[in-house]
Amino acid sequence: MEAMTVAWTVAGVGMALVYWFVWVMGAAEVKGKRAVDLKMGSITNDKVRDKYTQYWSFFRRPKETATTEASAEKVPAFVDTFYNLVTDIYEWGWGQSFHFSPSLPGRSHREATRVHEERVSDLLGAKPGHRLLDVGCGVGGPMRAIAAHSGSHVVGITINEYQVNRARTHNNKAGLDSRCEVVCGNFLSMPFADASFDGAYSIEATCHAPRLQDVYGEIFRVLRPGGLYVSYEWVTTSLYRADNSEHVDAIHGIERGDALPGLRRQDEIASIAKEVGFEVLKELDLALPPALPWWTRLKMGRIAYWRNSLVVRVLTMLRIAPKGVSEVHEMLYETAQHLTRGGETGIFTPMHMVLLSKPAAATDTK
Ligand SMILES: C=C(CC[C@@H](C)[C@H]1CC[C@H]2C3=CC[C@H]4[C@H](C)[C@@H](O)CC[C@]4(C)[C@H]3CC[C@]12C)C(C)C
Ligand SMILES: C[S@@+](CC[C@H](N)C(=O)[O-])C[C@H]1O[C@@H](n2cnc3c(N)ncnc32)[C@H](O)[C@@H]1O
Repeated sequence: MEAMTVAWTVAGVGMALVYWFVWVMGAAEVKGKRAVDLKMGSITNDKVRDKYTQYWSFFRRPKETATTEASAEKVPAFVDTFYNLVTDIYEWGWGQSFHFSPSLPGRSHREATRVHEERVSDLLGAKPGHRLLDVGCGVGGPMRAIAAHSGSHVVGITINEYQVNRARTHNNKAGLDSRCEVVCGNFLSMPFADASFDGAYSIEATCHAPRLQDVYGEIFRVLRPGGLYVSYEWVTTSLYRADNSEHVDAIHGIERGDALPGLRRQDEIASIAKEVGFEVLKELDLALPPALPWWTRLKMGRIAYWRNSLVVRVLTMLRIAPKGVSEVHEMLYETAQHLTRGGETGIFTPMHMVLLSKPAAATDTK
């Protein structure tokens, strides 16, 4: 009898612990994604580890992936693999907007994120009747914020099919599916007609392009003359020193853990924009003071990372999450350290903002 009581107590405590790990500790940053729902995009469970290994070795020397034509061509496919591996972890641990934003005193991360997104909408002068393009839309956090804030119609494009499905589900839940469309495609060769958008924006997405000219050229083509384009670019700043090994390590870590074929320099962005025909109306690093640090959100998450890593391990042991998820989670943890270092030293910014205009037809050089 006593043995039975002990056994039932142990079983009960065990069940409670599993429940606590999975449903309480593993709860989503933003309701909607739980640790038990961690999938690896469209990769089947048995292929996760292999895909991760292939991804990790492809981006071993990130800069080289952009400079040789053969590997530059493979970048979009590896970026797709990357987003299969990380999309659910991002949603679970960060929310539906896959970008940074300056911290705002006394305001939550969610509010700061929203303000950063609405700024794009305001810079574009977006309004009802406008058709906007979201270049590299992720699961659509910014798209929904901008459609709701401006009343405009937004079409998003992402290379990752799994994100398309997630974004459509979220659009539907938010009651915005009549004004938010999502298309699966490559932003280096977009399935849209010339001059078919009134405005365009990209939030922390064009950094995945091996050559910025290619994606900017495509955006220029699909914008109507007189249309505006806003981009938040990931770049190294003038504080970066190629002869400082700490700087080199941090930037290499950012590139490898974020599927980037080599970060560009801040001073390259405007000249590339001009090269494809844009006029540069504004250029500003939104991370500079008086803005508060964007990386504090990463730093404050130390305990959460430890908790998440435990949850991921337990779920893998219980075979609820596929093998390989722990490795991907570990990679993201390391990447977060590099990003924090990049922010603290000021050698890197994820929010170099450019506001560009496609000249009116008469002066159009393209
Ligand atoms: C623009 C890009 C992505 C930027 C960020 C949204 C992501 C960069 C690093 C990510 C994360 C790092 C640590 C993860 C943590 C270990 C995990 O427990 C929960 C999720 C993280 C916080 C995750 C969330 C998204 C990032 C901050 C790139 C790809 C161009
Ligand atoms: C870091 S996420 C940012 C997503 C979104 N802008 C946001 O802020 O939530 C980068 C996005 O760019 C997309 N992307 C990267 N390379 C792409 C390509 N060649 N074509 C289309 N989308 C691409 C990814 O699929 C992903 O959706």
